Amino acid sequence: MATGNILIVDDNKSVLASLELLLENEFRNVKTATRPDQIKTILTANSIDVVILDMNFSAGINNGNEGLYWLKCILKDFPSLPVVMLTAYGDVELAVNALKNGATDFILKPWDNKILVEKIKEAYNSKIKDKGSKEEKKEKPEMLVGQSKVMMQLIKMIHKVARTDANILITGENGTGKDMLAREIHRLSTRNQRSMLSVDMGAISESLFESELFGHEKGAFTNAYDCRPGKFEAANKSTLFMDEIGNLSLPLQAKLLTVLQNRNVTRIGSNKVTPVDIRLISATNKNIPEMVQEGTFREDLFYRINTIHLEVPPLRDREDDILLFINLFIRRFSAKYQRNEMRMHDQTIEKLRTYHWPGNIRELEHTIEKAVILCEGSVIRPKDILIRQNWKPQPTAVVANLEEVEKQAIESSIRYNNGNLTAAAEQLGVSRQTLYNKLKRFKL
Ligand SMILES: Nc1ncnc2c1ncn2[C@@H]1O[C@H](COP(=O)(O)OP(=O)(O)OP(=O)(O)O)[C@@H](O)[C@H]1O
Repeated sequence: MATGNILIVDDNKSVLASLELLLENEFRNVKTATRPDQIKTILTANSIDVVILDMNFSAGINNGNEGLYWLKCILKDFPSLPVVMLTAYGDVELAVNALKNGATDFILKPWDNKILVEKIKEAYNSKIKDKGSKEEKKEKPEMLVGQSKVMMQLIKMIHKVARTDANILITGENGTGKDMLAREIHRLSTRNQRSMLSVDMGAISESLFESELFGHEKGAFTNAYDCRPGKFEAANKSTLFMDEIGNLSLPLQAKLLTVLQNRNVTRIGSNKVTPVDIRLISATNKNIPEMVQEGTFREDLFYRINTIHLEVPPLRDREDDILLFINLFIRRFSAKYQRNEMRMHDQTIEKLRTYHWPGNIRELEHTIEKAVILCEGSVIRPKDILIRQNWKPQPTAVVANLEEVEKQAIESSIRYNNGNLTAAAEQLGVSRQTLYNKLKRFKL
């Protein structure tokens, strides 16, 4: 089935008509415009995959400058959009100039139909590939391994398993770097030529689960205007990272298990079975064996995703790494906020080193970002660090009464979940409303 939306911009109406006729058999939708000043409006309102842009618009001006001007305008607002230039006056210099300025390709008028279609298809495919890799690359800084013994062992282990196809389950508290570790495993794997695909199982609603993961055909349900591959198909020959796998309901666990067992998917609305070759990495902050005992996680699914189990340690168990993280984040945020030569006062380092870090590396990262923003001089002092320094996990044996135990459990859970009351309520096994009532009663 044809996919892809093409926009052709040329002031010559007969050129537009013949290109439209040629391309509408090959692509889902072909739009045309005679004036380049319409481009931005069209691109903003439509999901265009490739633009075919004429080099010359004003009669009598054939040096291509106008085309180059509009090419730059398009790429400024839509940097990953392929633009194929079209001109009757193309010479090598003009072609090179357009390519240097970011054009994807170049077609000479009069064109050869077959070559033109091929070039536009190539441009479209380059966008689809590029989209995946850019999405994964954006704002994904490199992983700091550190020097703590526990991390060294973990890294040794991932070097051993990365190049196999074994399914991996990564567990660890929130913010310990599970997502980052999954990326590192993919980077070290034989599948690293393709981008890793991630799916947050906690964020997918029951109704969208199948279409997101297995894909759908056009018209398969209301709003299915388009056929779309799911994450499994998109991750073919690569790695699929399923984050928050512990949040899947039992019916969805059953659907997932079927696909993992059969290694093929069927899009909604289709009978065609498509084999998929994926390496699966899953992550959770939940205790899955405990969930299996309670009957909230399927044992057979657990064994399928858990060929190798990696536990990422909490930051408080990586004391040797804290200083390295502090330096990394100071450098990163000083550069981001253009604060030159910022450094930590010794007492600040001590404050950071002795804190319990319930939100782990993410909390440390945010704490340092805030400190860099708030600090007025170039030395970050303890007062710039906004954490509750004197908090330590309390042994429950020393508390006076049941109410006190309850209060401490609530405080600790809210801290553990970085202030997320829904997550805290879930962890405590009470409703959100009950948690609110208790917060009010204990004046927390
Ligand atoms: N080894 C590391 N080097 C550099 N930054 C790290 C490292 N580990 C974690 N971080 C940073 O800490 C933050 C949290 O990391 P990440 O999202 O991987 O944790 P997570 O365990 O997957 O969290 P969650 O359980 O909440 O999904 C990110 O901003 C990440 O960039």
